[in-house]
This record gives sequence, C-alpha cells and structure tokens, in this order.
Amino acid sequence: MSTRIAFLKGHGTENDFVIVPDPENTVDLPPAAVAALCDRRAGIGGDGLLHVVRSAAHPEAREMAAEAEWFMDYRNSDGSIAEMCGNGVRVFARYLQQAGLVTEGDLTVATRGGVKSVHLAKDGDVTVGMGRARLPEGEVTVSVGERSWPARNVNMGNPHAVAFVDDLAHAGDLYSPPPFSPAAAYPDGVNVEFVVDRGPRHVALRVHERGSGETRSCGTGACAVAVATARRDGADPAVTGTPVTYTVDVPGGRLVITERPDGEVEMTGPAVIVATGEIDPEWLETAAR
Ligand SMILES: N[C@@H](CCC[C@H](N)C(=O)O)C(=O)O
Repeated sequence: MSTRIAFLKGHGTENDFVIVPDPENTVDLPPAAVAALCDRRAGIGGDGLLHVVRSAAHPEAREMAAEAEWFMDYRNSDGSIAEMCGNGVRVFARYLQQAGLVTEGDLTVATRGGVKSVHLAKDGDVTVGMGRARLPEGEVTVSVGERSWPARNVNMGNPHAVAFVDDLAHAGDLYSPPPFSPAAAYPDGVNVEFVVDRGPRHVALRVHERGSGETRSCGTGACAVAVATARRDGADPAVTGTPVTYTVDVPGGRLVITERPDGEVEMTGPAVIVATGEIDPEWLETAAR
C-alpha cells in the first residue's frame, strides 16, 4: 500500500487552501489531482492548493534557493497555475511557523512572482511585501449581464481588472467569469474585482478569481484595488513621497494595504491553519483520472 500524504487546511480572510507539505517534491500533483483535492463535495475543498516545496527541490524555484528556502507552488482550484497568491503567501508562512520550519519575525518565500518578504507579527497578523504594481495602459471593459464598466488593468504579478461599481450586488452571482474586452488585454485570463467606496481610504470588493470562481477574498486583488483606487483618488506615493494606506473589506474579512513611495505594496492580514489530516493516495489516484 502506498504512503498516505499529509495535508493541512488553512485560510486567509476565508480564501481557503489545501496545504500539501512536500519538502523534496516527491508528491505528483497534476491538475486533475489538484482539482479533486479542492473539490468542496468530493474532496477536501479549497479555493486553491499550496504545495510546500524546498526551492532547491523544484525546477521553477532553484534559482531562488539562495534567497528563499521555501517555494510556494500555488495552484488554483481548477488545477491551473498562477504566478502569485497574496492570501496564500500569508497562510504558507503561518504553516512554516507552526511546523517549526521558521520562527516568528522575518522570512522570505519564493513564488512564481519572485521572492516575497514576509513578517509574522506577534499579534498574529502577517505582512507581505507584494512588490510593485504594474499599470498597463489601455482601456478595458468588464461586463455582467446588461451592465458594463471601465476597468483598470493592474498587474500584481498576476493580472487584475478593477471595476468601480455603485453596488456590489451589480456583480451578480459571479458563477462564471465576467466577460472582458479587448481580449488582448488579458491573453491568460484575469481576476476581476468589483469595488465600492466605504469611506475615506476605505473600500469593499467582490472578486471573481481566474481558475477558482468567486472567492471570499483575494490578496493580490486587494492590492490591485488599493493601487487602482489611489490613482482614481489622485494619490500616487511616487509623486508625493508619502505612503498611502487603504482598508480593503472583502467578504471574508479585512486587509490593509500600503503603497510606499518606492512603489512597494505591503499587505497585512490574518492567516489561520484549521486542520491537519492525511490523503488516501488510492483515492487521489482514482479521483484524478
Ligand atoms: N487568491 C489569490 C490569487 C490566486 C491566483 C489567481 N486566481 C490567479 O489565477 O491569478 C490571492 O489571494 O492573491
């Protein structure tokens, strides 16, 4: 009989993940296996999967091994690969801490979007240096039913379309990806955020994630929203020399995002491990067929 595979379940502002610790990269996780594990009825359930691998043991991360011991091999719930996951990095760091692989304080995590700096605070919050936002030029439109909105194209390592709406209910049921145009703006698909104002430097969002559907939170999405809202509000820390902080409410909680004058975007929020268990490898093999 083959060995059972350890897993954990965790979430960050209710963006939830199956975590598979696999330091030497020996667990085979093809897209169908990831989709089976993330299935909320027939599997464990999650918006995505965090495969925890030593950077030195993963071909996509070897070059980052000197800077970051651990690689977050992130997958969406449909099995697709994404460059970055902001809530995922916080949960990944919490796992490393609880497993005794790192101590509280500062650490680095390798991701497909580069090496990220993480701070595990004593109060339980986790802060991640998310890098700089890129704001590609060009008009983008997103639609839901009869309504459509201009959207800001923001890249946080992964692609986002940020649309300001009058009412979050206008985003509808978000069962399927909101259509966007022009198609050339997002050749690899896009995460779409719908945003309303809540007060000064305070917004709320709903999100449809590429590869996962509507989720209760998206960390990269919250960063994209903070930067798009700052520009809409005429705030650019690179010009004023003053950091700008936004509170971003998501259906699953609250994230605080600061953009600094050097362009670096920092995200702070919670990260929780809720369960541990074992995956039956025979089930996984069958389920992934
Ligand atoms: N939930 C994540 C984003 C995960 C990746 C995204 N679905 C994509 O395909 O780009 C976050 O917290 O950032």
